[in-house]
Amino acid sequence: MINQAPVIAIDGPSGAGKGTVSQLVAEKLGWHLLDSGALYRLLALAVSHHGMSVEDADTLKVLAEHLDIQFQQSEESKVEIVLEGEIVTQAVRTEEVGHNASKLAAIPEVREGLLLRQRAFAQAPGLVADGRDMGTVVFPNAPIKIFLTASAEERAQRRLLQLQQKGEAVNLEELVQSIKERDERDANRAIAPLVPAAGALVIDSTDLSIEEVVDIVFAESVKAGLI
Ligand SMILES: Nc1ncnc2c1ncn2[C@@H]1O[C@H](COP(=O)(O)OP(=O)(O)OP(=O)(O)O)[C@@H](O)[C@H]1O
Ligand SMILES: Nc1ccn([C@@H]2O[C@H](COP(=O)(O)O)[C@@H](O)[C@H]2O)c(=O)n1
Repeated sequence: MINQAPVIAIDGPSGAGKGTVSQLVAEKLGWHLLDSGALYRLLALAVSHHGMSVEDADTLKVLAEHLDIQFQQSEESKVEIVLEGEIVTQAVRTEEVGHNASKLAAIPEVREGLLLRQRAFAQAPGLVADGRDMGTVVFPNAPIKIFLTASAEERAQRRLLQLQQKGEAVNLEELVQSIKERDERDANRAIAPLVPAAGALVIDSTDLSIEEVVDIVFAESVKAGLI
């Protein structure tokens, strides 16, 4: 048995709504939250800050194992992401960092370096884990596995809105292109590719609201006797 506390694993492509839904489900259940994509993004940011080479896989593994990362609860009950003492909550969310993260994520040593750190999040009373390989690799015994998806066009549209709200100038065509490129790399890499885990419930959220998706995941938790 790898994971001790119950885990709800929510995997899927970029912009499908995993982060939003995971946070709402975790709040509703009073469970912990793992944003595993943030770990890959933080690593990408650290590599860029330190001007490191992405060719040296062994050094990247050590960095992945020991990188100084903190998820701090702020007063407004928001989570601030701190990398080596610097608040990078906004900086990690850019498309560029996501893109660099997905390149690092294809390196086996990087995934090995992050594996135990991710498993350590599985604490009582339970964990909602968001990523690409939560149900397939990190928490294969998770009692609930969700594969949350949506069309690339809908995901790009959502991302456009999200970035515009933050005041970032973005282009829809470029976003669709970037999302498709990242999907392609994540789904076709040799290690831990983005695929639905065996037994995962596939939810296509293209025509669903955030609340409708949360309700489906919550109903699954009730059905599985987790709450
Ligand atoms: N069902 C939905 N309907 C409309 N908008 C949604 C839906 N789900 C999520 N969104 C919005 O889409 C945007 C992207 O969602 P989110 O960041 O949760 O995706 P993600 O799957 O975690 O992406 P990534 O893997 O790149 O971090 C957010 O602005 C969110 O509010
Ligand atoms: N479990 C995971 C989580 C993320 N990745 C890679 O990181 C990139 C950024 O993730 P976001 O969810 O924050 O967008 C993503 O494109 C993946 O390449 C991963 O491999 N495994």
